[in-house]
Amino acid sequence: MTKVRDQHHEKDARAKILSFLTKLTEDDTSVGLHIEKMVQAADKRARTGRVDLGLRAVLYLLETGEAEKTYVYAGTWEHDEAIARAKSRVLRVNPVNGVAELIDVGAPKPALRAPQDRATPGHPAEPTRAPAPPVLVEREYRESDLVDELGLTPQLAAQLMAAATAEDILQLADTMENEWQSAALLGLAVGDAVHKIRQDLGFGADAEPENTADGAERTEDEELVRSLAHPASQMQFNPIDGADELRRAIEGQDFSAWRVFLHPEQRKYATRPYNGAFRLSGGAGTGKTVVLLHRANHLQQQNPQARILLTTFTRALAANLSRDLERLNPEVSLTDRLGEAGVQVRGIDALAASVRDRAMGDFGDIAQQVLGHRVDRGATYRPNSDGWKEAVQDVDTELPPEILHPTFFEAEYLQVILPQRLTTREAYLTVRRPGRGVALDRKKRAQVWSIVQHYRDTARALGRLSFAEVAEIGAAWLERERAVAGDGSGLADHVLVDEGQDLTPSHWKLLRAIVPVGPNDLFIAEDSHQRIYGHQVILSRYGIRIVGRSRRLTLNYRTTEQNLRFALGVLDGAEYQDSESGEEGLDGYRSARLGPRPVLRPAPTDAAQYDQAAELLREWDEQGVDPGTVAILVRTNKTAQLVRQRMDERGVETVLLTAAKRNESRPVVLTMNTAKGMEFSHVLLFDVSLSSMPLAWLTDRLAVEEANDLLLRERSLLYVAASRARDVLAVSWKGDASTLLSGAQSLGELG
Ligand SMILES: Nc1ncnc2c1ncn2[C@@H]1O[C@H](COP(=O)(O)OP(=O)(O)OP(=O)(O)O)[C@@H](O)[C@H]1O
Repeated sequence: MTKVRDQHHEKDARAKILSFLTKLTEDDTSVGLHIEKMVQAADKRARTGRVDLGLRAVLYLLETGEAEKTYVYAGTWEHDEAIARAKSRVLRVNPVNGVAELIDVGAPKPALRAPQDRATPGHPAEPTRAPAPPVLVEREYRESDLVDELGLTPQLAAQLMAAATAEDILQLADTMENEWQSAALLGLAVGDAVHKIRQDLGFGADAEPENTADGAERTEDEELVRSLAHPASQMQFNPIDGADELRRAIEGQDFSAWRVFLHPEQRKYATRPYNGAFRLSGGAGTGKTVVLLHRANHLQQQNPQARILLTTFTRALAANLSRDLERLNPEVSLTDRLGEAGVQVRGIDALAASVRDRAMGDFGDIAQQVLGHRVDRGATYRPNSDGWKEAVQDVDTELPPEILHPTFFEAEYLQVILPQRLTTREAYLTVRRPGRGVALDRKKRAQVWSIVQHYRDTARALGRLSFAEVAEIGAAWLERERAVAGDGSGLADHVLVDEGQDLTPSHWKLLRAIVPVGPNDLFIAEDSHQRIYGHQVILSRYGIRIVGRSRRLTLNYRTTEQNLRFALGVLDGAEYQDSESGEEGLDGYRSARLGPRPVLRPAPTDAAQYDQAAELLREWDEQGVDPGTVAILVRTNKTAQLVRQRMDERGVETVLLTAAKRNESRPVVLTMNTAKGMEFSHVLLFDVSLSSMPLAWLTDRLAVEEANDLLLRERSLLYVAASRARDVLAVSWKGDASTLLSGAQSLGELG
């Protein structure tokens, strides 16, 4: 049985479809199924089957041997529509690119829709006022390239040549019946060259012989079965083995597509072996996490004995990864112990803590090498930012204010002092400080060290350790263990990292110490535009050499093109570096869906902004939006509490969320930081005002280099927040809008 990417059915219909398909897999002659061959159908393989009184499934039967049957399930529709589809659609192998596709041989060519008709399912059509300026198509291809190189039909090629704007092409992409066609059109819309589209979709990569093993020519049905295995076919058709897999594929609906239908590029990165560390970058919502989950699963299936570590920035995100890995494969073998066969899923700091537990008494001794003093077993953990404010205040120095700043010290410690394991003033006086903008002469260094020493002495007296210190000491201990054992096998065979852009040098050193250099050692998913915590890290400094093994995903699966453009508008004008010190671009990002433009809601006063937010939440509720998929995102914890309270006063129930965990039936209020890695159907970015973002006090009295980096992170934070919305995005502010919105504002509309 092969399943086609599903349409969206109600729960009740889904149960019936599941029961129908389950019976079909068991015995296709079962009477209740009413499998009927279509008379006068364009494709002799077309069949329909009875799902219930009103609904029929459309199927294609492929016979590849005496008893071998494959059903391709095309979908379920109301009776008449199903019959019409079964008669008019041909399942065929595209003669140019070898992809399996359903072609409507009876249909008139799809017309471009008027802008007011455009909307995502379940959402009102986009109002027409203030249209965004059209992006004219810059064509570097001929009509014949579209047909002969991509395999598009001549009619479609002609329509594409007639399209004046990228928006027109996106509209067409939205009407395609086959996923590969949509993906190709999205590529054209964002200016990809034809050869790039061919490469992305895996056209021409198939080196399999034309004939079967015994040299016989393949039958048409055999050709079809073979083409169904093409990675671009598998964006739409996927083999389903057994009832459990069928249930998971059907019941999950929207959220299950990622489990079954990967983009050819996603599939490639999930399965391809690499000769060393690999870096997968990609904008928000491009499926980096999905690739990591598939890859972890794939590596385990390749070798059930493999020790696989999947890690991310927080404990809550790790819990989500673990849940999704089990959804992907309920039989996945998870482990809680580092060094054991199976997949271990851990937040990076929890991982460091587990290394500490493993080191037991040795941990204190190794701390001596890293911090210059032993650490008691009872020491408690604290955030990396804690303790600096006091240290700066307690020690008398002549340092200028821009250096005498907790933010400067935290960065200096995390980027220079801790990863280089400096324990003496003398060592610090001469050390190289790569990546640090603020220059320090010898005198200043000596004074900086006196503050660092005070920070360490106080921490020791109070029995405190920062998370980064735990990671660094853990790394040092593992390095020593490996040197003593001399077998170089490490504690994991494969390490997969999500949210890599936020890890500190000591985190990377810990991971490097856990997994030895070798094939498929490290697979890192990251997006430097989403760096909201740490500083820019150059991985090669910590023994992680990517050397050209770096690729980027560009197709956004989460959100609409309109929301994506808005989110990218937030990044306008800022420059970003990746972890190899190359400039990270935004070229080619695209989304597979269209929707309404983001709504902008300025308000004159605080009270008016709260009133508007309450009104918007009510509006969404009246439109039937599931309240559990609605979120209000704010800059600070304090505002989150206030919003919850003010909504309450206005009779709108919300829940405060303090970690990336969600199982709510009411709208949630959370900070933009907490929203990292999450997604919601409807999002309100609340109070993106000139007075609130960037937070003014953040950069107060800070050296210009540090201030610039903090501003970049504020911009990234707003990008993270704006890219959480799947369907509808709204932004409100009081008085003047934040300057961070200046590149995005024209892409929304007042509402
Ligand atoms: N091939 C796919 N088919 C359908 N949906 C997909 C596919 N790949 C990813 N998605 C969906 O797109 C959304 C974003 O995916 P994911 O969280 O993996 O992206 P990401 O790149 O890690 O995002 P972010 O960086 O913003 O955290 C999810 O809802 C996921 O289920």
